[in-house]
Amino acid sequence: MDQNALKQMVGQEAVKYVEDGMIVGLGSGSTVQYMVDALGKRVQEEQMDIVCVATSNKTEDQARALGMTVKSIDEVDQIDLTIDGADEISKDFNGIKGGGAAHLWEKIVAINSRRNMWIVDESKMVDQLGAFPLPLEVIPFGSSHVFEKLEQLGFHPEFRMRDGKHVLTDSKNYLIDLHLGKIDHPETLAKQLDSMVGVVEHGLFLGIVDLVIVGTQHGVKTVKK
Ligand SMILES: O=C[C@H](O)[C@H](O)[C@H](O)COP(=O)(O)O
Repeated sequence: MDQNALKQMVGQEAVKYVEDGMIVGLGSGSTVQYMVDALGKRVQEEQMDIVCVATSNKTEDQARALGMTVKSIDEVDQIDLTIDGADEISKDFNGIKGGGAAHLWEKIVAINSRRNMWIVDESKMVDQLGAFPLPLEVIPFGSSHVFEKLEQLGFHPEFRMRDGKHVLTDSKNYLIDLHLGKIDHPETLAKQLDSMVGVVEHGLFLGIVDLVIVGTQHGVKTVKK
């Protein structure tokens, strides 16, 4: 099975956890795209009554196109279950997200969810976080100074660019990826980044996920916290 087949497999597995009447958080990214397709199919076939909260404009557009009801996070009290992808997950259930520039909205939705599930193919499961560049969403104003500070700290920052222009998040901010190689102390790093003025949010998701569904060559593996 190739990576896309694994992503599709976990996407289809994840929607089995969605129950009628739920408020469901929809993550972002290529794995989630398969999940949203599968959820749209279930909602239609089973006439399910669910409300979705999306973590990116792209996911929202997809869900609406499939006929699902989408509300903004500010229109709901709490989300029952959020299903999202991840870029890396370590054995202690910490993760890196934001490879698709959506980690700010994803984190806001995640912390307002009763349960969080991540769906990944097995290549995302790692012993230690950090091989995947850690995304930061930064305010454009003063971002070159934030960049310099990150360089001085030895974090090997790189602005995320496409065709010579800054990649913009859905909140119209810039992205800086930190090429750390490995992250020995995620909690310490998270606190340090949280305290930097101009950094809106980093892609470290610590202690957030409850359940991980991993697509392997031998089928789906479910790992509970
Ligand atoms: O910003 C994007 C999100 O955090 C994604 O969930 C993450 O990058 C994983 O995406 P994919 O399923 O495309 O690998």
